[in-house]
Amino acid sequence: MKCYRDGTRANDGVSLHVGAGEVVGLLGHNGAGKTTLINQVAGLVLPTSGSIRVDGCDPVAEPARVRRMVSVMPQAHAPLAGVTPRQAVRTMARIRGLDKRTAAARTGEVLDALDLGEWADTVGERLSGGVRRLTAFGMAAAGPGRVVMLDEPTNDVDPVRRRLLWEQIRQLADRGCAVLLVTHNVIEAERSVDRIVVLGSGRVLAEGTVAQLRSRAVGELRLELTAASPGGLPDLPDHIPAAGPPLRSSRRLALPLDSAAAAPALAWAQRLRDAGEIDEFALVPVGLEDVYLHLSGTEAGVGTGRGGRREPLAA
Ligand SMILES: Nc1ncnc2c1ncn2[C@@H]1O[C@H](COP(=O)(O)OP(=O)(O)OP(=O)(O)O)[C@@H](O)[C@H]1O
Repeated sequence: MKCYRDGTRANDGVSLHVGAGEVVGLLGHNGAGKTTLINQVAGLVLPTSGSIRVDGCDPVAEPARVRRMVSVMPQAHAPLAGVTPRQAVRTMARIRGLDKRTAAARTGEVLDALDLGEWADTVGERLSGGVRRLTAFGMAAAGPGRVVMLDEPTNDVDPVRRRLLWEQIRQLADRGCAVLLVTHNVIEAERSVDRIVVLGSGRVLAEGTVAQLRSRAVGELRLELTAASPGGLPDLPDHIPAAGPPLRSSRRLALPLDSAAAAPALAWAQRLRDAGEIDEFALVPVGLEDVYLHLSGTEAGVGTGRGGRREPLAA
């Protein structure tokens, strides 16, 4: 548990384990306590109560030892003024104990893997946010500790390099690191992590493999409709049973359905499109994002629309 001096309880009763070779994704709304948790594991924030072990070591009792075992990519941009990505990554690799030649080789490898060659020798002031973010990842990954913690590593990164980045994250685990990463990108996490922990207001709301969490989804399918004009979405007809509460915004409607309702739902959507009431529709399998929104909505309370994303239909 962590209670800051001003009384803010950032997390409480959180219990989680990350094993060697595993990538665990930490999801949760803004202020859920994710960064605090990472900083506690790294020994940067003292827990108010409870215990943490990094390969058997206590970050409170042995902070220096734990810091040697842990690599952290912080949420804030790395300070790169006057420093190039190559220099920054190589310096971190040296600090982590790699000899000069190995550090240089590993730096080149990481920068190439992230397709950063073009900017490898450009000073920090001239780098884009995404390149800085990737450089920070390189700094954590060049000579990784046994535990690697990444706080929102994919922010600002373009889709092509995000894919490269996820490959590198996977490789860290394949080399035996325990990887704990914070992300708001639920869809990418679904594809790339082994286990997910969902935090809400400092507590674990759900934990498990992607498949385990997905099995908690409401319905098997989701029918998505986009209205031709704002506010122009009709209600679901009575003969189509919804599997749970729909999500609605002014132009979009997402309806959870069981597979038995797929055929009538598609026929209804087709009729709406033929009549010009909707622009488009899609029937998609439910995913982790649906589970996440459901959990967040449950935790936030119906109608609070945490993050401005969830507005249960008042029908
Ligand atoms: N140094 C601090 N002093 C007091 N409160 C803090 C401090 N740092 C964080 N908090 C509070 O603790 C709670 C958890 O913050 P934290 O940064 O851990 O959340 P987070 O899940 O990482 O959020 P985000 O997704 O927005 O980065 C929030 O209410 C935050 O305002």
